[in-house]
Amino acid sequence: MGPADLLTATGVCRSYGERVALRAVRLVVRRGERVALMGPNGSGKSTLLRIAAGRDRPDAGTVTFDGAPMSENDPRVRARVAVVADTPSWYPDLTVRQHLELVAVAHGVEREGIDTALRALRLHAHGGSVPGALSSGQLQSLLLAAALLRPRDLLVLDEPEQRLDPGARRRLAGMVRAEGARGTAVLYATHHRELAGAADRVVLMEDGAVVADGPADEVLATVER
Ligand SMILES: Nc1ncnc2c1ncn2[C@@H]1O[C@H](COP(=O)(O)OP(=O)(O)OP(=O)(O)O)[C@@H](O)[C@H]1O
Repeated sequence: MGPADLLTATGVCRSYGERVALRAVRLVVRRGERVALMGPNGSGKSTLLRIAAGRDRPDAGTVTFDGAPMSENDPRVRARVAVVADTPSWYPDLTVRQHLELVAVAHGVEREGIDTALRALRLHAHGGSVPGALSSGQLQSLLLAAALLRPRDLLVLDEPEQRLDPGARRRLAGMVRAEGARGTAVLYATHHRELAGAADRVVLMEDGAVVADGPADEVLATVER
């Protein structure tokens, strides 16, 4: 492991019963690096992201975050790894702003950041709305706003473009680039080429294995439109 490596996964295997989801996967994410995972449905992207975020354990192989074993029980990991998973959840009786206030208090960040996050995700007119009154795209934006409000060295996103309209998807690509510029590494699964184009590297998965890993433009040139 080099000093620039933030997350390393080596020989990672994971099966669900008879079904093999990951076959000896190797993945390295460096500090401030943006890495997009692409590949067909069922190729193992979500499984790898859960393991990379410490939310699931591999059957074999190792995952380290900043030199120590990756575990969501590690307070250092919880403080420095922000995750937007594909199983969203929220409090039905709290407003958009109250959700972000909870996140700000839990992570000890200034509440001034809440308005910035609301504006960045175009939620400023919905601060007083409860989740039940939001569209599915606005709910996804709330989860992204919560992730962008808190401190982070690594941002893990599972198909963050889900339910977003084209304008919101474009802004999301800009946010991914901005994360890299501020030194936050981003590891994200996407089916969207435009969003994958915001990465430094694209890792292509097929049937639980990494079949390509290289500069985004080079790997994307091999991917069917
Ligand atoms: N909880 C689970 N129980 C059983 N099998 C699972 C479970 N989660 C994933 N799998 C299987 O593991 C394999 C990899 O799934 P995974 O969700 O990681 O793929 P993916 O690349 O994220 O797919 P998608 O693009 O559809 O989100 C698939 O064959 C899937 O059916």
